[in-house]
Amino acid sequence: MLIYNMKNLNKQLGKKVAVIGAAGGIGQPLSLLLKLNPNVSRLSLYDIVNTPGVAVDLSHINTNSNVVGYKGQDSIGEAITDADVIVIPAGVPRKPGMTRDDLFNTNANIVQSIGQAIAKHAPKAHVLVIANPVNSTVPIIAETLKKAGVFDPRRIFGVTTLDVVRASTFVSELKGTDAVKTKVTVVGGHSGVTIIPLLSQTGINFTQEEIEKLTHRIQYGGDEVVKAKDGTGSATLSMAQAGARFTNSLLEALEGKTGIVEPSYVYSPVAAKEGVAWFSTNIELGVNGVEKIHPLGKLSEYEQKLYAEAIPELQKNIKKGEAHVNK
Ligand SMILES: NC(=O)C1=CN([C@@H]2O[C@H](COP(=O)(O)OP(=O)(O)OC[C@H]3O[C@@H](n4cnc5c(N)ncnc54)[C@H](O)[C@@H]3O)[C@@H](O)[C@H]2O)C=CC1
Ligand SMILES: O=C([O-])CC(=O)C(=O)O
Repeated sequence: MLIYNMKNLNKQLGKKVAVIGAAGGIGQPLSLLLKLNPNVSRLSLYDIVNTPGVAVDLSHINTNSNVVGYKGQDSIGEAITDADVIVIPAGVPRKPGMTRDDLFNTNANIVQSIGQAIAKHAPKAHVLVIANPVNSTVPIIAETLKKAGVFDPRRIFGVTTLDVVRASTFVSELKGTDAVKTKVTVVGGHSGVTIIPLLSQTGINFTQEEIEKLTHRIQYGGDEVVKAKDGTGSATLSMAQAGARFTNSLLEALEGKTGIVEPSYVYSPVAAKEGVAWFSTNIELGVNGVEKIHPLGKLSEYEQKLYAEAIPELQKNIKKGEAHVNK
């Protein structure tokens, strides 16, 4: 008699990662990087358009994972069933002159419907939200999962990795340091004044003028790309790398590797006294997702001012996301 032990079978099958919005500007290079990642065994690509082509193309790469493409809303359930990790770069990007919040009206509904599908078909998955405005789309996913009774704060992540990727690059360009080794903690949210680089914690000496210029560049790095792309979109390639980095860190942690720290916008006590439930700081990842949330550490006077400026904007963005689901 053949008895299937699903637990062992799943272990043999390895980790399943689903990309929602896989045919898009971020989705395609992100899926490529995940196809190259030995920690991914099953890659499930979902979009409302073009996924079969992307999936067949990637499936010819000789790495040990299988790729399946799913197109159209009827197939999202199958695409995400059994997924360990679901990454969401679905939704419209900015054009010059827009803020991330200007994307809310379109992307809130997209993200909410994806959240409903996750609640139904993959309530135990770890959900990585890339779709903007992250400050609001993450609470939308959370409220949607809460409504369905499957909310686990350890498994929802706003992807803010690109902010630290940029911060490392911009600091190393200015100071001539190794970009790979230059680490900058960035906390808060993922838009304008809510992005708070903690340059005082880098151990590098900056003048006040350098601090102010760098802070502005890190806060508005996304705008540099939007402007350069001149109406054709926002960051896709650097975002794909940042998203692949975060996904890989989480997969390693899920496999039991300890001491893995990445920044992420998560359900957090750090700014709770200000009435801000979602906040990005460095977090330690573990087998259940969020393992430990790092505190802010010591802030300079300038950083305290940035923090004070970020709080009301975060309060507003979070409330807007929650209200969208609970209206
Ligand atoms: N968190 C971050 O640091 C960053 C976030 N973003 C955000 O990522 C999102 C995607 O950006 P791009 O890839 O450049 O946009 P894109 O327009 O190139 O791709 C979006 C993809 O989402 C798909 N899509 C739309 N509705 C969908 C649905 N209901 N279900 C599944 N797929 C759906 C589209 O068909 C398209 O293929 C934007 O909201 C953008 O603002 C972009 C860069 C950095
Ligand atoms: O700027 C945008 O709209 C896309 C984004 O979030 C980023 O590049 O950080």
